[in-house]
Amino acid sequence: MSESSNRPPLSIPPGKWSFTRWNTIGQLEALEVHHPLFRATLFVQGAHLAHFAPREHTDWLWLSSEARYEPGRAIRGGIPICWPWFGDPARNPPEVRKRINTGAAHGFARTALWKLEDVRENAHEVEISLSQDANEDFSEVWTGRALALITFVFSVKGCQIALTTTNLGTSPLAFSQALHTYLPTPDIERTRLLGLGQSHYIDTLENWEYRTQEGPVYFHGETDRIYETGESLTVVTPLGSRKLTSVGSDSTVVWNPGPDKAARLSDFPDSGWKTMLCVETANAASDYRVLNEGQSHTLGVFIGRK
Ligand SMILES: O=P(O)(O)OC[C@H]1O[C@H](O)[C@H](O)[C@@H](O)[C@@H]1O
Repeated sequence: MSESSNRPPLSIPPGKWSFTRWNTIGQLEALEVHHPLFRATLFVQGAHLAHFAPREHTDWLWLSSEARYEPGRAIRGGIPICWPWFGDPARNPPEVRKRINTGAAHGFARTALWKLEDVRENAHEVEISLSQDANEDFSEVWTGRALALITFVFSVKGCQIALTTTNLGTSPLAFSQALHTYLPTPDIERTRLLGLGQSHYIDTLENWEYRTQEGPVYFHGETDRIYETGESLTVVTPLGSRKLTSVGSDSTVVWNPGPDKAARLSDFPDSGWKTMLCVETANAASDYRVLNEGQSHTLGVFIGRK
């Protein structure tokens, strides 16, 4: 692995910004956006969005009260970027798996330091871009050459994320990925997810068998599924609804650890499963992507009001 400095890049002087400023949270550097219309906190490590809230709203993202902010450690909550593979390497298609030299889940991008590319601000929006150059520095865990560019656009309407992968190598690049969004709910038992009716899914808790979804998804205990659709989804909780609209995705991961897995999970309170769910905009399972030399693919999500 490359020597990673945890200091903010100096290429863009903070004095240029009106709404965005650096903050150190735990041992990590973060950009905090204090716009009159919304707030956001984005860590340079992992290009990890930890908070987003339009004015007068509580946070639209769930963040663990036990999250730790340390170099090389994934932050529990917000939106981890799973790249350039999603989930257990052993469960990825052979083409994706053959580049992975570790048993670690969800790729290296969520714990790697990203490079700040740009911050743009106006009266309505703040746009922040970061990049990850996946080169031989990562050869201990992954073989390939690729560039990931992620752009966040925050506004009072919501939060838009676009993650573009470009194959900088000479051979075809197969990869899987997810924008692993943790959403809050006051009560998981009174929460439902709409938009997946009639779609097929892999139930990873039932021996990875295929099932068909009938109606909304309800959460009664541990849930861990890969749906074969990238349709717009609505999360309905007792406190309100959010709409997730994706681009470049034909798969969605739906996850809640339930009580037993919650007790085993790192940086996760035992009762945390009652107040969160993950709806992950993905290219997972058979929806993995292959890019020829120089080709790009964009995976994106807009999290907005219903
Ligand atoms: O603990 P992590 O590596 O962050 O993974 C957290 C979860 O991510 C995804 O949603 C997977 O489908 C789950 O099986 C996994 O438990």
